[in-house]
Amino acid sequence: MDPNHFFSANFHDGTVASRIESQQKPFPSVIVVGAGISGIAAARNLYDASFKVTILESRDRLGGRIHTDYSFGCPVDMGASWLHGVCNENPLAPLIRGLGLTLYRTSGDNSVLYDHDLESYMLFNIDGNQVPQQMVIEVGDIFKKILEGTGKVRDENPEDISVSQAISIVLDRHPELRQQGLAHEVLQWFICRMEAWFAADADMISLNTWDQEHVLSGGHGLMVQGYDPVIKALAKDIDICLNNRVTKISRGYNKVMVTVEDGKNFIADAAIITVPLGILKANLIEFEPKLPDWKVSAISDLGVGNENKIALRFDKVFWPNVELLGVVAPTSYSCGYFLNLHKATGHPILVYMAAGRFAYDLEKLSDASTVKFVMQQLKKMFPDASEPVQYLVSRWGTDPNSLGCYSYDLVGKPTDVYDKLRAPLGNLFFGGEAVSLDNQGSVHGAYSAGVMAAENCQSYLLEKQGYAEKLPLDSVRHEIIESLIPLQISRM
Ligand SMILES: Cc1cc2nc3c(=O)[nH]c(=O)nc-3n(C[C@H](O)[C@H](O)[C@H](O)COP(=O)(O)OP(=O)(O)OC[C@H]3O[C@@H](n4cnc5c(N)ncnc54)[C@H](O)[C@@H]3O)c2cc1C
Repeated sequence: MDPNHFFSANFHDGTVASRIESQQKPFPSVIVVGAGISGIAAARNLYDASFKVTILESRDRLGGRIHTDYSFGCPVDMGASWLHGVCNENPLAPLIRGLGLTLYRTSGDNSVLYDHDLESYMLFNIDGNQVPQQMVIEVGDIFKKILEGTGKVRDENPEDISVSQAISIVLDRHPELRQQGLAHEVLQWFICRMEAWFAADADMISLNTWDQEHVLSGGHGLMVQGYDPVIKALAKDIDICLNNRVTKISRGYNKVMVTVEDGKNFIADAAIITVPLGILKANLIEFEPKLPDWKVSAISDLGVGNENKIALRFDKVFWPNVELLGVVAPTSYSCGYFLNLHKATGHPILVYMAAGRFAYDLEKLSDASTVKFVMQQLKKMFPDASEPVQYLVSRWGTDPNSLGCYSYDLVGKPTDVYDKLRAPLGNLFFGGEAVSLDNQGSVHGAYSAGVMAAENCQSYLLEKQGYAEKLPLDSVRHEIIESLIPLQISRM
């Protein structure tokens, strides 16, 4: 089945679209700012409902924080690479199934360490000695106990504190949980993995909310062919203007005017803004009238983390056939790990991942120096490691189109921050991962946020034109695809 068939199908069959047509009213027009998955999902939804929709995108490519690079001769995701929640409830499942894309599952349900359950891994210390698996299992159990202890700390304290403060309190209360020597380094590695999930250091992560996310079932699956096919399928036939950096959004009662860098103006009945939270925080877009104080507070009350990937392609595989290779160290900042793409995709590629302050520090180095540093880590594990034949280095933290990798809850975050962030302002609607209802910081969360913004925008505009109903296109489409095609999952 060609899922594009569904996307290109317009519904001129007695529904709202045909009624607008029959009354010879113009179809409402919408400008979407940002061609990441959220903006494209919003535009898709509006396009399928016969709205006039244009996406303005600052980069010269689609996808935003989804960036599948093909320069190695195979797909390598330098932004998002996992589908979090390999299950039918995942809003992206119908599309992934329809496109026949394969998922390589790296964890089952209930993975404490999120995107990887450590079924297939090897850890080494900085002298290159492998950490005994038994020690990793034992320290993993201790880490779970420490996290359970932080739950008690949370129950006792009305004030939110950071996860690292809570860990210190637990270790003071239970000195038997403190680790020494190599075991301490392994504990730091577990903390490093937790920090990677939030893309922020433990002293920045909110104790109140770190485990409150509604994680979908089915574990986490790597997109073996990359995320790019999803973006391409969703973007089919949509009017997208690349290299158009929006600098100003002016709202009137009936129209929105969006100004881009070269001074050109685009006018529509409504706009949906899906730029990353980092861009809003940096005030890179001027709003006329100014955003209300409550919206500005919501923007500043959430955090934006950083994660970078350094992908290395080798001429041959010299490392063991495990999914994850980790380096333990005395602090979580100095720990590191490589994802072995060879296991999932068959290509001789390792991807080093760095998060939080460390990810920002790496961005200060040149690409060559970054790769030199990463190779030093690798050579600690494998002294005979060959030099990479190609490499890629991401810089999400300083990229002026992202200014960070994804949002997370700061310590003391107000409870209504997400409601305020996503609340529309008249004919201006807000999408993007940070406004997702349940799954901020994820691709499926960003997708749903885009669809939600589009649905709200549709309702608003149709109501203004005197139509109460709108088309339930997405659910219809998904039901049809869901019943026909299973998800393709592997763990080699
Ligand atoms: C390194 C990394 C790893 C990740 N790993 C995962 C993962 O494994 N699984 C997962 O689910 N999620 C992951 N994520 C998060 C996921 O990528 C994001 O949540 C999601 O892609 C965000 O989509 P979006 O559409 O909200 O934002 P974006 O994709 O950032 O789209 C916003 C668009 O707005 C554009 N823009 C910015 N400023 C302007 C402007 N002034 N004018 C016009 N356009 C502008 C940007 O160029 C961009 O294209 C990862 C992210 C990163 C960076």
